[in-house]
Amino acid sequence: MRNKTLSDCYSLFIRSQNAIRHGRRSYSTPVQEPKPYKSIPGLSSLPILGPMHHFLPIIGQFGPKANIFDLIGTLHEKFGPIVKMKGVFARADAVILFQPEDIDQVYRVQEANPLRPGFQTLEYFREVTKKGTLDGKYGLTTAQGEKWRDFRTKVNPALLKLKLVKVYAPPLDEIAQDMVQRIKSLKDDQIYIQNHFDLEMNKWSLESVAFVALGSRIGCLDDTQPEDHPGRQLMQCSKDIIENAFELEFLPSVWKYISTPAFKKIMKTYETQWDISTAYIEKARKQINARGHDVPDEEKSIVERLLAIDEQVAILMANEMLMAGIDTVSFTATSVIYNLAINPDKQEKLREEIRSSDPHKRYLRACLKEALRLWHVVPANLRRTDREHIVAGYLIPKGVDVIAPNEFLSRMEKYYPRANEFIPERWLADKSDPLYYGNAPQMVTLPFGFGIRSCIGRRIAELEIETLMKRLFDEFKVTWEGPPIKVVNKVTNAFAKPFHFRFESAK
Ligand code: HEM
Repeated sequence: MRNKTLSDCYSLFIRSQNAIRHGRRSYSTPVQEPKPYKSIPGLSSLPILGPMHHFLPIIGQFGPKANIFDLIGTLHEKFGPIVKMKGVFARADAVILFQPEDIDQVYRVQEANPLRPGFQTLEYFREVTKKGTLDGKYGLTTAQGEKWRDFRTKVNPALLKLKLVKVYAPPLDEIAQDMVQRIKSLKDDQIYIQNHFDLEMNKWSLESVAFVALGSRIGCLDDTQPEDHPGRQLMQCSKDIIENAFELEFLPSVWKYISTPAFKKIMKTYETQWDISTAYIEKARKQINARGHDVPDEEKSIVERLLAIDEQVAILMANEMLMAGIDTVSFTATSVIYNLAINPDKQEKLREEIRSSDPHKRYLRACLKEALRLWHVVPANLRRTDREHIVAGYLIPKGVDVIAPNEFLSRMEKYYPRANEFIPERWLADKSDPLYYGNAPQMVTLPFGFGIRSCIGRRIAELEIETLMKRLFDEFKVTWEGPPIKVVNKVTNAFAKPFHFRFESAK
């Protein structure tokens, strides 16, 4: 006998409930079956192209969309609370859910085994190119199921169970001060700032996350380093990964069959990043061994804790942090600066708090939360179904990417009054205030993802950003002198040039 599917069980359940309600034991009552998967509204699909033709200029019904936010909004308007997109080039189908309770239903049930496909090229690099060197370990972003759970269980204590502030506040503050000095020396060259502010922010975020991941300063904020210095090479790696990953991971690509130039480039980049991480981790190991292990536990760094598991885990985790902790942090920090630049009253309020003796910088934390609500770095979260689900009356089979369009939902007036305004106060308001953030369901705003597979670097990111903001707004009055900033989608959200920031002394 074939195994019962979820829809069979659901039908039986409905029948039995109806029978009980009507005092009968028979299963003959007509039941409301879930609607079939194929009837979920959405875009029609062509062989190979999938639904892409809808976004072609002139002939497509939607035309090219500037960013994912606009695309999601258009789909919601046309199709309603559940929308299907056929997969392109053997990629999985996607279903977008617009009701927080529907997202909750899928994401919570999947929690035992949260599947989130990562970069397929990185998976290839780790599983094929590095086969034999990794001893069955696959990292966090690329692994699924047992392999993911095993790795995450190993590294969670090293990253999450330490007094981050005690170990990292002083070095991150030193990096923030260097960054402020750098802005001081560059700020009068308006053309440079307009065209390179994103690059400068990336240098700061790489320098910060590298200190955590590799255990050393790597000199990204120092222009005197030669071209082949590891800091500059890692900077280049991060840029090359973003540029090539979009083409290889999100657009139809034939790299699985033919080794394309973009594929060769990304493999070389992963190799360079791997070699540099290995060299730094080796250096850290020698330094720790020379110092000896007899130090209080709360003084041990993340690298030391990871090395205590084993060296491969430390290298893999360093790679993960270098992949996931640069653009995400620089984008969010830029968002905080921009939102405060266009809201001078809120910037003044923050400056007062920064300069006050109150150690709890609650307004600063609220500014960060509000910036993250307005622009999620990752505009949507994703889980691939590992079983059938019945959602919004439809059957969703196994192997479908269920998308939670969190950035779009976080800008809906029904969840956040004055949703498009930057109002940090909503994160401090009490329950009686209509602005109170808690009026929005939990699944609406998820900038760091959900549950046991959520961002492992969250606290590191928050500490890095808050440390920079304290130094920056103490030093400068920041204004924005130009049209509103624009968000474009690369692998994650990114800001488009030019950057019309002006930095004046606030002292
Ligand atoms: C503001 C900055 C950041 C944002 C908004 C962010 C956001 C996210 C999101 C949305 C996810 C997916 C979570 C899910 O599927 O539920 C994620 C995963 C991840 N993030 Fe971050 N992230 C940030 C910074 C960082 C940093 C600094 C690091 C490293 C130090 C990092 C490392 C990771 C890793 C390794 C994962 C994969 C976790 C897993 O699959 O178990 N992130 N992040």
